[in-house]
Amino acid sequence: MNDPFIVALDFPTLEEAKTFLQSFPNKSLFLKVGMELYYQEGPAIIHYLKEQGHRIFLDLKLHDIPNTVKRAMQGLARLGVDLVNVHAAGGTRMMEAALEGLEAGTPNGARRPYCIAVTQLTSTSEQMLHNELWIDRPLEETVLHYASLAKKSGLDGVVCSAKEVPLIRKHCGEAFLTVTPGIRFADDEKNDQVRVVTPYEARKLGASFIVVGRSITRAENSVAAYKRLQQEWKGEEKE
Ligand SMILES: O=c1ccn([C@@H]2O[C@H](COP(=O)(O)O)[C@@H](O)[C@H]2O)c(=O)[nH]1
Repeated sequence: MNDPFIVALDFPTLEEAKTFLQSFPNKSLFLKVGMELYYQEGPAIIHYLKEQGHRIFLDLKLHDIPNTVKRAMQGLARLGVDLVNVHAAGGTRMMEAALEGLEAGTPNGARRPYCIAVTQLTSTSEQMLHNELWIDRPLEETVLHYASLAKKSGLDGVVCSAKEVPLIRKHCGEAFLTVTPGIRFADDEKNDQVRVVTPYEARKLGASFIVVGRSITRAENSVAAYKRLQQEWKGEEKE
């Protein structure tokens, strides 16, 4: 999983996703299929994208009792996706069950999908954490605690803001994956994201992967936006 860019394919239909992908002919991308597209198109969207040679992060953020998560993950592993996720808030037994399901569902000879846990959504602010969710600890401490639970459960990494990557790397090690949404170019709208960084900052902070949706998919020129992403990652931040 060398390419650090994951494009969030947030479209309502396969047709719209295909139209977007036509801008990237012959390019194998790392694509994130989330709830919007998967709930409309189901496993067929995964089969189609795999046939086109793309790698897939199936971002369904499972969060349920351990047995349900285990059985759901068993099915997702059969789809042959590269990366799946759960909410760390489901607890260590649920995360262990997710891995058990993935191992049981992975076809012989194949690698089981990597499995990561959402710590705190990048749309969550410190204030929301305390006032709405009634979590009294500082946000960064909460993210680190959830990352530690994910590591203890045997998961491969976490979803977090790039802002939290240095702390997670320090405590969970360099090999523990940090997959970071909430990426915006300096001149972009934040929209519903709160804990936001630029691609350049994300690399400096040590993110393993950056997840980029609207800055590319809703750009006037998506190919130019993708190229800008690659340049900024290399350290050529646009003024
Ligand atoms: O904490 C999280 C977890 C997942 N996401 C997902 O990433 C993309 C981000 O899209 P943008 O358009 O770049 O904001 C989206 O699919 C989310 O569901 C996240 O943003 N934060």
